[in-house]
Amino acid sequence: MQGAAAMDTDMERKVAAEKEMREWCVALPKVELHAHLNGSVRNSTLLELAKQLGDKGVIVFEDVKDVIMKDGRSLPECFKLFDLFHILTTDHDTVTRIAKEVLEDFAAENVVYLEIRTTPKNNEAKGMTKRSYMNAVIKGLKAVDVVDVVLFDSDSRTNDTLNCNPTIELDGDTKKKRIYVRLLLSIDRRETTSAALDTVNLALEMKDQGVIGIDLSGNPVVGEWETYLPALQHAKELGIPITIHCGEVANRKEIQAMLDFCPQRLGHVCCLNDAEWKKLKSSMIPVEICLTSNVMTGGAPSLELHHFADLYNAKHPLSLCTDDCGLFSTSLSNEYYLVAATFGLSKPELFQLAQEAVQFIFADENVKKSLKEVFKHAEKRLTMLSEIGVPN
Ligand SMILES: CC(C)=CCNc1ncnc2c1ncn2[C@@H]1O[C@H](COP(=O)(O)O)[C@@H](O)[C@H]1O
Ligand SMILES: [Zn+2]
Repeated sequence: MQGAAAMDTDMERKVAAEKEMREWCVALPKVELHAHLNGSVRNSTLLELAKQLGDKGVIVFEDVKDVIMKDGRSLPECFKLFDLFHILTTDHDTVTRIAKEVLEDFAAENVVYLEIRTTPKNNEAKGMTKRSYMNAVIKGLKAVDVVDVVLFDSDSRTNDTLNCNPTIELDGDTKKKRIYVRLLLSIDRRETTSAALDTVNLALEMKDQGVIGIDLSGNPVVGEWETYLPALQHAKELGIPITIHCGEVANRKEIQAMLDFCPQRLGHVCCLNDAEWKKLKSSMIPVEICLTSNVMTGGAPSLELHHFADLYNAKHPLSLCTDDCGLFSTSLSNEYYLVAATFGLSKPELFQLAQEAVQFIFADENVKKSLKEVFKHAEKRLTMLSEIGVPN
């Protein structure tokens, strides 16, 4: 009996420790560098949109409901689901709503800098152009009022570091939290060279409206590197920072070409062979790590065997990201928690990991300076919260 009581206490202690760690990960200020807008939609919103389209007879709601609620999907199933998302999100007002909600969700868990990426979409039937799609996204971001949203490099609040708000409120601090947001325009691997070039030119046109970089994404078994290369090269010549989804599948020729291209950041890097791994490490290209996404889509065999550990131990520049927090039912706080629970990182190490991501953002030096202040404030507060003794 005594043994059972001890076990109960052990179990209670474990549950309490997990809860405390999870709360700490939420309180930690975080930088999100790899999040797809339509992959971050709340399930409740998707279901609501599906219901509306079902009522109009555009789709069969019951079929869609099963797909949305299904756990554990293969890579092709995920991309089928994205096609469904695109049917659900084809009008401007819906895009605006989604952008607003996604930003609110990231802000709610103390993301202090967010690079949200999305594929600008043409949809003639709905009167949507890539430009009007992006305008709808920006409208949604600007509509957020629960936090102070800073979207432009020219925003004078960027320099106002004295007023940068701490991200947790321990002592009745009622000031609004602040979040810096920037947009990356994604080139979908299904696109032609000309469509990809349009996206790069749009990024240039919208650079004063929060658009800061280019991403290459989409189904990794579709398309050829040579198709996107002219557009990526054009972006490079224009000085637009680039991040590329790399090595989601073992396409040797493409991985090699991507590493040779030397973008500012790489996402995933799952299926690299020894030589490519060596090349990546010597390149020091920062990597966007998406633990849950990689495990759920088979890019990594398990959390324990995820290549995060290798890169982290090699002190390779990296940042934890969600990829598609709606699709994979995760959050950035959860990704930090998983790193602690799986690889045994301490709170000071998690803090350092979050703080170091500031170096890899695409926004300018002023934003970096402000974010460094945010982390300085947070360090004090988090230390008060749990006496973590964060390293200098
Ligand atoms: C689903 C899956 C295999 C996730 C792994 N990670 C991904 N790999 C490549 N492209 C992606 C991934 N997640 C999202 N995307 C891209 O982002 C789009 C959704 O966001 P948006 O419509 O661009 O706003 C998808 O249609 C796809 O083109
Ligand atoms: Zn991605």
